[in-house]
Amino acid sequence: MAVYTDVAADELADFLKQYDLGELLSYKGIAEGVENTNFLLHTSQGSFILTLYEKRVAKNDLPFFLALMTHLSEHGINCPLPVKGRDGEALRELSGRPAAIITFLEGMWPRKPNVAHCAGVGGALAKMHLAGANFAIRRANALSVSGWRPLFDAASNRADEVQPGLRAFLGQELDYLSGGIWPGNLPEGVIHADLFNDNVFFLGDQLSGIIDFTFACNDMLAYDVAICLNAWCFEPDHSFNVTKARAFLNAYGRVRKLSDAEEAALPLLARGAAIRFLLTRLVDWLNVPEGALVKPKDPLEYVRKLRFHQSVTSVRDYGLMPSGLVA
Ligand SMILES: Nc1ncnc2c1ncn2[C@@H]1O[C@H](COP(=O)(O)OP(=O)(O)OP(=O)(O)O)[C@@H](O)[C@H]1O
Ligand SMILES: N[C@@H](CCO)C(=O)O
Repeated sequence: MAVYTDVAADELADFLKQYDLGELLSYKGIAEGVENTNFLLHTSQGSFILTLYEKRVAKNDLPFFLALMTHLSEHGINCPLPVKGRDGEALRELSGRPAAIITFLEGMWPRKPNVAHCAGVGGALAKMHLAGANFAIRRANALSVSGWRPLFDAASNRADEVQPGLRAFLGQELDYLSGGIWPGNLPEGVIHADLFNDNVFFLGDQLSGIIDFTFACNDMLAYDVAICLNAWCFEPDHSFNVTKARAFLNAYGRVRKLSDAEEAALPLLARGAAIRFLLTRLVDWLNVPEGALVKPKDPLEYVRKLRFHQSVTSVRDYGLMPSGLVA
């Protein structure tokens, strides 16, 4: 998160009158993240997170996110729970933005993920996929293939300012991925779609919970696996760490086995996952709102990841033997 929208103390105190959360003791904006505005609240009843939903979040998607957190929590996934006001509603408005309070989750996200963290996230992702199986509400993935072209169009004329040749590179990749090869028949379900290290909390090496469901949607489960491969299994110098990938994929596979078709599609899905984050980062990099407390993320990190996946010929390159056998 970040802080795009400020909230005055008296405005917040008034807002909290709609809840049974006791007295507001203190609050502060959280500078981490890039999508929404988040505040950490301390009240006489404990700590809570207040989120004001910004730019990429459509208001009519919010009931999906809030109901999903409740559903996953009821099915054994440790994630924040929406806090309802006295009127029974969790979703309301503050400072002209849709807003909700969620419970505070203990733990820290790993600044330098290690192999144990990667295994933890693999297991948690698979458990989340199983837990989401009977979730009744559906939300299409607005940032799948058909959502990439508008992002490209919004950023392409300035892309070469970020790296010479980037516009042509992205254009070619987009033509390739949207030219009819994107898989259409892999198992689908509820995916997190943004399970980066800053959205997974640990106490030591033990995973304590997952947060930030603002991109959750229905899509291919293996696409979520590909997003995590990109987010967790590369080093700060952008080299691929096959030991981490193997730990992540093995831990995932012990809970939910990937089918042969899902395994075979991983290189392609990882390319798609790379261009999706490359494009949103590029748009954000070129459009930082004036006065916002936010540190945009580096789009070029994903150029390097995308180039790696372009060179991959088989799932063996990810440390996975065909048919789920571990390399
Ligand atoms: N339920 C929670 N419990 C504890 N801390 C939280 C919780 N929700 C958010 N945070 C803190 O706020 C930060 C930003 O939250 P979050 O990831 O939801 O924001 P975002 O803008 O959607 O970020 P992102 O860029 O990952 O999409 C987290 O990294 C964490 O430090
Ligand atoms: N996790 C995203 C930002 C939030 O969507 C990224 O690292 O680009």
